[in-house]
Amino acid sequence: MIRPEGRPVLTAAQMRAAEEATGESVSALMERAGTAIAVAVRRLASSSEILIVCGPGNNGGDGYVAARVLAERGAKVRVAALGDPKTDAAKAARAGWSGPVEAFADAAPAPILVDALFGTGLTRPLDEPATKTTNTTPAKAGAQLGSAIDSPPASPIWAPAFAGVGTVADGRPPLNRSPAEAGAQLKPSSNSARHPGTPASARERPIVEQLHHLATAAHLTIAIDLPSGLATDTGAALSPPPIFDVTLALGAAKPSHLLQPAARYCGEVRILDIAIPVTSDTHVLDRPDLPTPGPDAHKYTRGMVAIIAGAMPGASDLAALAAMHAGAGYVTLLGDTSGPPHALVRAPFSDHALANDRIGALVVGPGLGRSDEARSLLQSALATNHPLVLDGDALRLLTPDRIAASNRPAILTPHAGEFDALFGKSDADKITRTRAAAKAANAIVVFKGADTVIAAPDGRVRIAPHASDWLSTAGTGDVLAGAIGAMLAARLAPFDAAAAGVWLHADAARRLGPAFIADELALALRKARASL
Ligand SMILES: NC(=O)C1=CN([C@@H]2O[C@H](COP(=O)(O)OP(=O)(O)OC[C@H]3O[C@@H](n4cnc5c(N)ncnc54)[C@H](O)[C@@H]3O)[C@@H](O)[C@H]2O)[C@@H](O)CC1
Ligand SMILES: Nc1ncnc2c1ncn2[C@@H]1O[C@H](COP(=O)(O)OP(=O)(O)O)[C@@H](O)[C@H]1O
Ligand SMILES: [K+]
Repeated sequence: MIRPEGRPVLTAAQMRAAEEATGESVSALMERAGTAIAVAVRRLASSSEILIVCGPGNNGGDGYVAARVLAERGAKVRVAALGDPKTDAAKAARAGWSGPVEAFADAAPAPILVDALFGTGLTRPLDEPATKTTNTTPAKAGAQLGSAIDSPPASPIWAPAFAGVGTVADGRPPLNRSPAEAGAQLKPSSNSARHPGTPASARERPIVEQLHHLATAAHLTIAIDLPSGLATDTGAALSPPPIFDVTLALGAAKPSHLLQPAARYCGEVRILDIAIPVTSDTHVLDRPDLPTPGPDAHKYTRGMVAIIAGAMPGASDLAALAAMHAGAGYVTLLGDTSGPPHALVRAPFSDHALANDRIGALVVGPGLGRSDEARSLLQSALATNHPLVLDGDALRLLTPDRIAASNRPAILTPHAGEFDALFGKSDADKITRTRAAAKAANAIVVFKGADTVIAAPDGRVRIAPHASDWLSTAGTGDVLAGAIGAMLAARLAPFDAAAAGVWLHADAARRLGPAFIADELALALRKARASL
């Protein structure tokens, strides 16, 4: 089980291509995957009873292999299936399992739940027919659901109604919802309502609802490749699954292990090495390798950061504090500000002060405002040659073309509102959008959020694993801009500077626990830096 940091991220198609490029049969790969899953599950499950739920595709095939290997090694394991296997490899894997196969809908819970229903092949919400029609009678609905798994129904689990039950209507995640709460939100009564006189029973449970039921009753939930119900590439929760404790990603991380809302259903993500060579221009953000000052260091070799103060000086103060605690040698705040810390060099704004060629990074935007005065300050910043960190209001006053024309290293740190305003709204996934934005502005783009994506104009991408939801407090973005400024001034390549700043920011947040404020976050960067 490998931690995902620093590892390549592959889409479903890229993973399939990597799989094919090995020249090995699907069965051989499945045998390796299933064995690796069995070893990992055994380690996590100890001696508890394990229930493996298997779907009709190769994800289910992995589940059958894992069940066989676990049983061979003495584990207590049960298998429940959602219909018959459909692929040749999954059929062979099913044939290799000599124990009983329970119907998924009837399966009783076990302390350990292993979800091998669907992986990278899921293309539509669970419990949704392949082709939607209207005015469907319950009998027809059952037939359609059978076709949804491209396999004849193996048991009467398909007969009852399916539509809409157990899904969150607007597709949004149930924020911070425990599996138990998630299960409680489901509405088994809607089945009874559609079938008057029929008591709600396990036999009637649609897929999503039964999965929630089994997860709620389990002590430990483990998803194979992805929790069933998540899209692989976009971060979409097609059918919100239970929140899993652990997700075992096969061969490589996939975008939905990192992108929200999907990522929050995955729990701890661990990669299982199944000896498939994988490469990608997208990676999970990794701990940076930052130098500590040597005996020849002085304040300018550590890096000089200049920050332009504007209408809201608190924001630029936070950026300055962050730059200092991220390790900059000299931080100057240009504008009309006052107060501690004494190590911060506060100076009135002037083009002369800005012309200092020792400035290694110029941070503009935190608290800048959008007045004519703000525009003029921004204009002065663009008239220099300093590498730029553009945040907040600066992003509201510029266009991608103008940033591209500024012709020097630049790092943009938009949150979702600023991103939409600068680059336009789109339904594309966050990785695609950030990559396109970096190209358009010829700059590094740090698209912030609970799933921060960093992209370079050459197509490289880093995705930050989720840090802390407590970052959702005013001023934390200013802290990030300052931290990135410190990295840029230290002469890191702009893409690496952005990545290092995001990492330090996330690590500082994790260290602080709940309900911190941005001032504390800036101070905690010191501990994050010290841990490297
Ligand atoms: N990538 C790799 O290196 C390897 C992948 N393997 C496994 O193969 C999985 C992918 O297998 P598949 O491509 O067969 O895909 P899945 O096992 O994820 O299932 C896809 C099947 O379900 C059907 N389906 C899709 N959406 C549905 C829905 N909403 N309701 C009902 N049925 C639906 C599809 O038509 C297809 O038949 C991976 O996640 C992984 O577990 C391993 O077996 C071998 C190695
Ligand atoms: N739920 C969350 N989980 C993790 N990080 C978050 C979350 N919400 C916000 N963040 C992070 O917190 C920071 C917020 O920045 P921003 O929205 O610019 O705030 P402000 O303008 O108040 O400083 C960003 O670095 C963002 O990635
Ligand atoms: K799964």
